[in-house]
Amino acid sequence: MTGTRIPGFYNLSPEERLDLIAETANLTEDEKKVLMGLSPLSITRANRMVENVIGFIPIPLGVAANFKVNNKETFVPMATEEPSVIAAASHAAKLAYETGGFFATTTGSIMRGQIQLTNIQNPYGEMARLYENKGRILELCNEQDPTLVSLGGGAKDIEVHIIEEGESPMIVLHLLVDTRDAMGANAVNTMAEAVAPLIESITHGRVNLRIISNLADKRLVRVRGEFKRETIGGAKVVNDIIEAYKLADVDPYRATTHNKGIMNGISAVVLATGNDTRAIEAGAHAYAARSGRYRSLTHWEKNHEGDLVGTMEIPMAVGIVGGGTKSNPVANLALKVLGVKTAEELAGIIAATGLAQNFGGLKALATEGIQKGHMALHARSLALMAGADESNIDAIVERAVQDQDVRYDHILAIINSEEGRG
Ligand SMILES: CC(C)(COP(=O)([O-])OP(=O)([O-])OC[C@H]1O[C@@H](n2cnc3c(N)ncnc32)[C@H](O)[C@@H]1OP(=O)([O-])[O-])[C@@H](O)C(=O)NCCC(=O)NCCSC(=O)C[C@@](C)(O)CC(=O)[O-]
Ligand SMILES: NC(=O)C1=CN([C@@H]2O[C@H](COP(=O)(O)OP(=O)(O)OC[C@H]3O[C@@H](n4cnc5c(N)ncnc54)[C@H](OP(=O)(O)O)[C@@H]3O)[C@@H](O)[C@H]2O)C=CC1
Repeated sequence: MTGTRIPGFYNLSPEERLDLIAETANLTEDEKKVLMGLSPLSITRANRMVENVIGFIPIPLGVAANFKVNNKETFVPMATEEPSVIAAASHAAKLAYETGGFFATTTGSIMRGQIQLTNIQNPYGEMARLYENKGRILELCNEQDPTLVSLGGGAKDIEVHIIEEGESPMIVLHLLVDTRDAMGANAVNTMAEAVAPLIESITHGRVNLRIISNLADKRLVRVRGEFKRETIGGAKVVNDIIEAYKLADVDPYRATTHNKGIMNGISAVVLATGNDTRAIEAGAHAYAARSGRYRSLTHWEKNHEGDLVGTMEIPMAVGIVGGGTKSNPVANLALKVLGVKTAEELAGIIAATGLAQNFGGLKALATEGIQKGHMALHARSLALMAGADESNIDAIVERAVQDQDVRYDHILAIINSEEGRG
């Protein structure tokens, strides 16, 4: 397999890049056509995926280079409309590559299904009854999904939460379900709905909601990446990145932007692999606020050698089966490019991309500022918006960057000038 550390990968043409990825991931000519949009998702298939279909909104699919996660080199497919995101991830991965890349561990694939019980008189007595009947509850849940059980997954345990805030007490029964390589919402919701009548018969309560929780705190991924002081610009850069992180850890205004930067990477891989971006985003932000204050999802520290160490712990409920992962042919191919065999492996790569993205943003902020790198790449979008085409776009962007004026009206002025008209 070709390594992912390819200097100047971004200077190749899209066709050359695709050839290289195809060779690495053993993609067929037909599969390459799917990625190039020559054999896209059919309207008939799209109409079966969601409702009231009238068309598509294409989002560019790029691959980040230079990634190594748990000693395995991998190109990372990223679907995003935002310029500079894929460049920043590749840049950060290049700098982390020297120290061995990223290292990720996961806590398993347990999801929570919530069953809300109201009309509760004696919550502690009802809680005891539920625990007494745990075996029956789990058995009925597992009857709903023999496939999952045959794969070693299924309902494993229950937790009973008493909620005494408000006018009358409530009970929320949590089903703890191992969803293996699936994100698991359908599997968990099916179990929660099927078991509700049994729960009502065990207690004197009335079941109301039956739904998965997206706060996947039993499905965490932890990732680490280290950056050598001398490769990232010296001790001052290390210190300034740590200072920037400290602000994100105490100030929700900054934490929101900081975490948005992390999600630039995470959501792009989640979308590329046909996973549920909303589920991951809701889980991430709730986890960032778990202490009662919204904080940075990452930590940045200095090690004994004065190098920068980044870590992150985040819920990552993604699948490699189910949802849109298999029904969307591009997502299917993104998974093939990643070469992942389990959802946990995918979770590790996604988290590494989020950590890399955060480093990319922080490094730019702590040094030259975000506009230089980001706006130089954003200039291409602005030029397209202002009416540039393939014949003049490169020259127009170069001129705007040279002028250090990457604004729409300036780019429009270049296009309307003699130079822009060629
Ligand atoms: C853009 C760079 C990477 C330039 O950075 P640079 O130092 O000028 O780049 P370079 O030309 O020296 O190249 C270094 C490496 O970057 C990659 N690279 C370089 N250029 C490209 C390109 N065109 N396409 C693809 N990859 C590119 C590539 O990997 C290359 O090395 P190679 O592998 O070739 O040896 C840097 O300025 C950067 O990372 N900036 C940050 C950009 C960013 O974070 N964008 C996200 C959008 S802003 C945002 O939403 C988040 C934020 C920032 O607000 C979050 C927060 O506040 O925390
Ligand atoms: N709050 C939320 O986040 C909600 C999300 N959703 C949506 O639910 C979808 C995800 O649900 P999910 O349950 O993952 O998807 P699916 O129901 O599509 O797939 C899961 C099923 O795949 C089968 N399967 C085959 N191989 C495996 C394997 N190796 N590991 C695990 N399961 C396997 C299992 O059984 P079997 O073959 O019997 O099906 C399993 O139940 C997403 O589209 C999401 O957007 C829906 C509602 C709410």
